[in-house]
Amino acid sequence: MKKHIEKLYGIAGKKSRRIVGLMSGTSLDGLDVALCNIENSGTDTILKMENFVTVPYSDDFRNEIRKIFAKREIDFQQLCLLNPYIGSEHGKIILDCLKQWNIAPEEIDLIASHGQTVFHAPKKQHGQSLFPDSTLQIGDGDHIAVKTGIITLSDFRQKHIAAGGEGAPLAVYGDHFLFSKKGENRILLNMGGIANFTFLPGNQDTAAVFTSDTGPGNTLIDAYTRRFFHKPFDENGEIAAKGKVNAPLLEALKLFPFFKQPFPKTTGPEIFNFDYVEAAIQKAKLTSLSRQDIIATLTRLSADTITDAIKSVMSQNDSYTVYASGGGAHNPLLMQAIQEELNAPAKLIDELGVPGDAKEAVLFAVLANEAIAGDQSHFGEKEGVPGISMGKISLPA
Ligand SMILES: Nc1ncnc2c1ncn2[C@@H]1O[C@H](COP(=O)(O)OP(=O)(O)OP(=O)(O)O)[C@@H](O)[C@H]1O
Ligand SMILES: CC(=O)N[C@H]1[C@@H]2OC[C@@H](O2)[C@@H](O)[C@@H]1O[C@H](C)C(=O)O
Repeated sequence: MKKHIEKLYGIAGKKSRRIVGLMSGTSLDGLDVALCNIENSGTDTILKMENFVTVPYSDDFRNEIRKIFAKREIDFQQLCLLNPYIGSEHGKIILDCLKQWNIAPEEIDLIASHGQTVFHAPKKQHGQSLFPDSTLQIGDGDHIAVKTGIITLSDFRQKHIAAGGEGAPLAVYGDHFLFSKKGENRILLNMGGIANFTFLPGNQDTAAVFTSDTGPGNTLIDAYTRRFFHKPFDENGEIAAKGKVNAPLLEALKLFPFFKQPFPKTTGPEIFNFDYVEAAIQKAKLTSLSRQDIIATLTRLSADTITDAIKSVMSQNDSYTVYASGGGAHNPLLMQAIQEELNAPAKLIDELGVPGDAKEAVLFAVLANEAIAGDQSHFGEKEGVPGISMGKISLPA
């Protein structure tokens, strides 16, 4: 509709935009909502985060998603129902947040909605030559736009695949725009359900910017803690601290082909789930291992595979600083193991002005800002970072 296109054009030309970034990740803990004020674009981006909250999902909501989440066989109707349902629930959550913050929806320029990933199948994982890399996020943007009356960008990952990526990690773009620093090699490490990192070279050569998933962050620890300790996660690594790392189990867990594939690569809970751990336990004939030892070993698996990934792309002589974000940054055992193994300072991204729990939601706001007000960016020919805009536009009427 012409009036919305004109409005969008006006938003593109503004000095700064108020964008609500939304992220609901693989941990299914809740919806991260970050209200951002973003000036300029690309490497000139100036971000002010005005507000942030994680709105926890109810058990019922989470259970509805779990019925299909990362499963190869599902009730197709459930998938169909969830697509508008998640969109409209996310829309409601935004309206509630704005109300609490005393902000009228008319004061917001854009919503940037990641949606809920329900299945991720990169070609290296599905192995079927006929089909491309593939990923599916639901919670349709039209429902958010109509419910809130705010122009909404969503479904960011398909363009990445169309342009030769695996649909993830997308954090790399915002990481580069917001956190590149001349003179300091930076590793931005996000430990959510799945862990990933961005390398930002201190010489600011965009062709050297690099990103990849590394494997499990918290997803396996969560799955085991849920099943055997009836808690959503191992708070502050307290269960793991009571156990001992079991070397044969650690070895069996590392045998999975994903860890042998070259970087960059991506993955998800389709692979890294409870059954994966059970299979390794059976294989290593360790069925009497204590549950604390298992969680200690899973924590070490995350730390080891993260540090192996970082070491494999950094030259031995390079010095760098790690800036951690995501829920795993709250786990002292993970943080300590990473710092010791890398022999590099491991700080929190909060030191760079963005709270670690808010970072991914902020980065989707930055991606929306780029799509509407940015210029083409270039990251060289390296796999995984095509120079494209992302996000589909939903108009409110
Ligand atoms: N205090 C804490 N101690 C240990 N772990 C924690 C703590 N707080 C959060 N976590 C972990 O962080 C997880 C949530 O992290 P986060 O919200 O970054 O993941 P996500 O965004 O859903 O995942 P992804 O980035 O893979 O999409 C929790 O499930 C839990 O495992
Ligand atoms: C398909 C998908 O949703 N992947 C997520 C997931 O969670 C972490 C890791 O795996 C990362 O690749 C990605 O999310 C972040 C936000 C990204 O794209 O950078």
